[in-house]
Amino acid sequence: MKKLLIIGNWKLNNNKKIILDFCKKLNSYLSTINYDHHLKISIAPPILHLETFNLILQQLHNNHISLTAQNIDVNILGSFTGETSISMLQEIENIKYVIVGHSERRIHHNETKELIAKKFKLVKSFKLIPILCIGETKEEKNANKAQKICKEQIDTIIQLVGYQAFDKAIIAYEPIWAIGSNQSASTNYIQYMHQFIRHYISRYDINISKKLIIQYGGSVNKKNALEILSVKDVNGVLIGNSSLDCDQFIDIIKCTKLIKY
Ligand SMILES: O=C(CO)COP(=O)(O)O
Repeated sequence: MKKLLIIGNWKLNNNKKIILDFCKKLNSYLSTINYDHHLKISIAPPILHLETFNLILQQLHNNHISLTAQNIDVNILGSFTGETSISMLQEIENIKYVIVGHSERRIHHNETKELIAKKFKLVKSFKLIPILCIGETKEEKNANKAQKICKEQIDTIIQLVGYQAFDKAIIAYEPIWAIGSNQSASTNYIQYMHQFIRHYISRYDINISKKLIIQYGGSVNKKNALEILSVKDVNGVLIGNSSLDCDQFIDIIKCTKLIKY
């Protein structure tokens, strides 16, 4: 049975009232099912709401939902107005994962591969789990460069931290052209890219590559989740829009029960 990690990336959405309703509903759904430990569920709310989310989870005596941070600064402390550091995040009890290198940060905040590698290293050194987002643009895909781009994004991490960095780390393959487009990549294409990523890591260490969690992200919804999660080298999904609505998020979780191994 493969492990599955389902994460809702809320980006810049939702407020305290929605968080409360969402947590109650999700928690009560999870407490009614026979919870499968091969399945992990996490939510990445805006950083400002992580503490609220955490308090609600504690009040609900939750032990099924963890928290993910959408980003961190590359500095731990100092004069960096407006930033949040990994040491501050580490104080929040339910935090488990930190997203690094999301394409929206690469594009809108000019994050370079080198900066992302430094953030990745920082997350590992604070014993949290980095989720490295990689993926190509439409133009790069059309020019047959998708694998080259993903390889380069992985290589920058390996150069700074070593291939061992991918032990207990996660890669989220998120083709930029599929994000927010309502059109996910085809299952054949997802397998083609995920297999490439796993194979690439296996050239360094076969055991790390076998255990590596590779999530897919890009227009996952309740209609396509089952077929995407059933793809051989998919170990979970990173969901944007469809994770904002708790009912739809629960429907996606329900798909995991239907996967045939
Ligand atoms: O960017 C994503 C998750 O990180 C995917 O977003 P959508 O699910 O809205 O396409």
